[in-house]
Amino acid sequence: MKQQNNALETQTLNLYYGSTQALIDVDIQIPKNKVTALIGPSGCGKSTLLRCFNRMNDLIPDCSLSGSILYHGEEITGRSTDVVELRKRIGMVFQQPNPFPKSIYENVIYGPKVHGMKDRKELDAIAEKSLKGAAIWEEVKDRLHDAARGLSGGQQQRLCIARTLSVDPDIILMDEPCSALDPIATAKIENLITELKEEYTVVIVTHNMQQAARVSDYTGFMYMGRLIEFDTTSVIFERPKEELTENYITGRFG
Ligand SMILES: Nc1ncnc2c1ncn2[C@@H]1O[C@H](COP(=O)(O)OP(=O)(O)OP(=O)(O)O)[C@@H](O)[C@H]1O
Repeated sequence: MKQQNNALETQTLNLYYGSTQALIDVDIQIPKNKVTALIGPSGCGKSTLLRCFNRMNDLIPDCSLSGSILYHGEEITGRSTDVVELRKRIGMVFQQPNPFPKSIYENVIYGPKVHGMKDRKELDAIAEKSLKGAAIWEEVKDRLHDAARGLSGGQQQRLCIARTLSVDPDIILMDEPCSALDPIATAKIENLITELKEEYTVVIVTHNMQQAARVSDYTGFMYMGRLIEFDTTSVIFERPKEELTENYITGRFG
């Protein structure tokens, strides 16, 4: 079997909200165990593309698409795709930390419990592993049964990352994960993203170009629904090939 180095790939992906086209002929390849950033001005389609990868756009009425989306080489746009399983493998972290109104512990083991795990020892082990993986274990290990919403915003976001890790994903999609956080909490999440790529593939949408430059290995620049340029982050930021990319990263628009 051909070695598959891309975790995700789209081919001629076109997406419509009703009659409005939000993605136009997007061909992108997201390498495994790397951090890929999607950048571009507001409304260019970054979040829409991110949501395609775990079929979150299915939840939006009137949304339709054509073209291919491949997950480790397998088509995932068809009816036969098990979307629940897909979302387990491809987790998502949102702009606003959104812990459930439950304890820290209950938040982390929520996914495994929903998927049928009952054994307390196993759940405890998953909670510890996931919280460690999200670099928040030391801060919460003595108060696992306190309310999650009592944590700071940055801690809540790391808890949400732990909740994503608890169902054993291999890809983590992040939609502006730091935009609601202060600089210290942001730095912790950025460090965490760098650690996560050892085990996971990360795709991050960000408005913050410095953040894209700091955390990502590859960057895609989008503009008006198109992927204008995709390359290593150093090429995109230091010697982009497209004038539009250069204009954007030098702050001439956006
Ligand atoms: N649920 C929706 N229904 C209809 N149109 C939508 C929906 N979500 C996004 N759009 C439209 O699709 C286009 C792309 O939006 P999207 O949110 O993907 O862009 P973005 O680059 O992530 O923007 P931002 O940086 O502002 O979050 C925009 O024109 C937007 O108005």
